[in-house]
Amino acid sequence: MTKIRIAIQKAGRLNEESLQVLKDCGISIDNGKDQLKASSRNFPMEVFYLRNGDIPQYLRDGVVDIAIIGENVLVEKGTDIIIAEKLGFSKCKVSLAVPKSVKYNSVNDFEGKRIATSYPNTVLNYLKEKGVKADLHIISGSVEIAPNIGLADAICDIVSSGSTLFKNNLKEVEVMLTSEAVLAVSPKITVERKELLEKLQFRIQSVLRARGSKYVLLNAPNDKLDGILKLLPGMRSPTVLPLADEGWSSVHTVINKDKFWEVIDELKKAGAEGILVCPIEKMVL
Ligand SMILES: Nc1ncnc2c1ncn2[C@@H]1O[C@H](COP(=O)(O)OP(=O)(O)OP(=O)(O)O)[C@@H](O)[C@H]1O
Ligand SMILES: O=P(O)(O)OC[C@H]1O[C@H](OP(=O)(O)OP(=O)(O)O)[C@H](O)[C@@H]1O
Ligand SMILES: [Mg+2]
Repeated sequence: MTKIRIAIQKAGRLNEESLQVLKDCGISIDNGKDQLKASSRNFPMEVFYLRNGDIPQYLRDGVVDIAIIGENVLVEKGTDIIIAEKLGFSKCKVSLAVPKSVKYNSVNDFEGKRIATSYPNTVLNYLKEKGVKADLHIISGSVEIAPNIGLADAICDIVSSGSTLFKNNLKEVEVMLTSEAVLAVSPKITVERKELLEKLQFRIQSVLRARGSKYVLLNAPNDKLDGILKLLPGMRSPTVLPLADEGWSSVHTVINKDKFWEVIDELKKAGAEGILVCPIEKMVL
């Protein structure tokens, strides 16, 4: 039987949430301790646990068909690789930063400067576009310490909350790109495996859609129903059912997670009562 081969980060920031996405897609993986390869019991899939930074090469060579990887790593090492889905976790930026004490004017300030980074291609392409030449000092981790120990004038690294920059007396001055975890596809994927990819993508989309939405139930006095319904979106339109108590209705709908608190406040003002909010497990359109 043909199986789709997926690369997942072995250990690190992407590992847990990548496995959670597969789990939410109903895919069970038989994981032995320290296993580098595992199979699914209920989906034709083999999982390879690899270093994030090595994954673009494996995709390019067709050793794996798909992967969950940081978009920033593809920008750095895998420009020929296709992104099938953005997965909405591990959101971060790749930025240039300088010591807080430095007066920063523009990207031209990097001319002739030494920049420490683990993302040389990203920095070089960014600076080339701006017509700036700098010297790179390539290191594989703890990049933010470089200016403090005299190794570099500036750094380029991942920024999320900004606390690592802050702790090292640095300030972000240029955001080169924004990134999140993505489902990436090998340019060598076969037609048969592409069919499996489509099945997986269908499941992932249902899972992501559900993660972004809440199911809301509320009670409304009938004389206020019109005003309440105007506030509500829904997959098609809200469901309205009569309550046993005459003059009242129960309203069911789906609300975008990000708009949720705003809408709830308005619903209360419009006369809604007994509002229940429930998570949605899957959402198929
Ligand atoms: N602080 C952060 N906040 C959010 N996402 C991050 C953060 N740091 C890294 N990421 C994202 O998670 C990915 C994996 O980061 P992690 O530090 O676990 O591994 P790595 O050192 O880049 O890779 P490798 O698996 O090769 O050791 C990064 O490529 C990036 O996309
Ligand atoms: O803006 P922040 O929220 O502080 O996050 C940014 C930091 O997170 C990552 O390091 P990580 O913790 O993954 O360590 P690593 O260098 O060992 O990969 C990244 O390399 C930055 O140093
Ligand atoms: Mg890291």
